[in-house]
Amino acid sequence: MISLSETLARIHSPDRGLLTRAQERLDRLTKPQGSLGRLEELAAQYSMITGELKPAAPRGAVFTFAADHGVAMEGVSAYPREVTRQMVLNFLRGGAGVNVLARHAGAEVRVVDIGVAYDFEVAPGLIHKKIMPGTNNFLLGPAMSREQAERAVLVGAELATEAVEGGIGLIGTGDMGIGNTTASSAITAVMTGRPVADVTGRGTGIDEAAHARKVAVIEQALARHRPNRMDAMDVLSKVGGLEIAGLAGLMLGAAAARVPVVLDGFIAGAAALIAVALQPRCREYLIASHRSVERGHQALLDHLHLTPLLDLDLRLGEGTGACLGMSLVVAAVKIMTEMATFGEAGVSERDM
Ligand SMILES: O=C(O)c1ccc[n+]([C@@H]2O[C@H](COP(=O)([O-])O)[C@@H](O)[C@H]2O)c1
Ligand SMILES: Cc1cc2nc[nH]c2cc1C
Repeated sequence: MISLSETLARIHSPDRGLLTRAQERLDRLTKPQGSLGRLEELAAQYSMITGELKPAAPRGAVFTFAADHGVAMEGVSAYPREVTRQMVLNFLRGGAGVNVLARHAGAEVRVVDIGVAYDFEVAPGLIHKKIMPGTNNFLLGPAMSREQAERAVLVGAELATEAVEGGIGLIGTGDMGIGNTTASSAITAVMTGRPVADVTGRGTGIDEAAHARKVAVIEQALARHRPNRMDAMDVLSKVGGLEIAGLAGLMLGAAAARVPVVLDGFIAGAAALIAVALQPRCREYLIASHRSVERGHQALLDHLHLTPLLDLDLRLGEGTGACLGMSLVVAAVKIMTEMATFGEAGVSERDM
């Protein structure tokens, strides 16, 4: 098992010269220059990350990390905590939104129990990596210990490494955890320095009174624990979540293996804030699939200097937006490798 510091050290800045070389190839294809817009940008980013100018279309996997949250006891979600485990079973049966969109995108779904408050006995297909049965209520004490947070990050990093060794060339992030928008807002407030009320939304659809409670719970927790924004592991352990930790590790492991990561929505974004704080070079491996409805998502995307591909008013999570983003990445790679050049097709190039 490799350590976190080794994983961080293995992440290198991709060679930006490859962006230019990929763009030169894209400019020779039978289209007015730049006319495929962000698909061209995506294709060039894929080349830069992987180091390949004629890449094969990658096999994709979306990792849906599931965990429970002690803070859900404070009435900050519209749904009860048992939905986390019920949805895990739904993922395993193939009936959830993420399963449908993953099939549509030609990607696999890998479901990881990193901290659900339930012992899954017979659950074929489930990856058992439980660190603890849900975090502690962070209104009262830290969500988890620093050691537990680090272990959860390593779980994600190892899953990414194994996936790449098994032939996966594109990784998507997914999450399931009742209460996890509360943890994500807390992380976003600390890491971006924005007021809690500006980065806290309605999650699964809470009413105004519950929203006011959610903001107050986060404000009290931050005042009590004083997480240090210069120490991402401190923030993650005090007000984070196990799935958020696993996702941060997944991003780091993928970056270390030179594989792009397609981020889902707000929870993935909070995990990206942690991953990028741990290793800033990780940012160049991230692709934001969509802009979530969740308040605070834009602020964290701005902080990360990421522009989402889609804006579809999604707020489901699970990896649904990531699947749509992954299908766009595969489309971009196919454009770069399957389209004819002006020379091959005998089409006249521009006059001036
Ligand atoms: O991905 C998003 O942007 C997103 C926005 C709002 C809610 N969610 C999902 O809804 C759950 C968390 O909502 P809540 O209200 O329980 O904090 C969790 O399972 C997330 O996957 C996801
Ligand atoms: C049904 C349901 C499905 C979800 N998927 C992700 N978060 C969710 C929350 C609920 C409530």
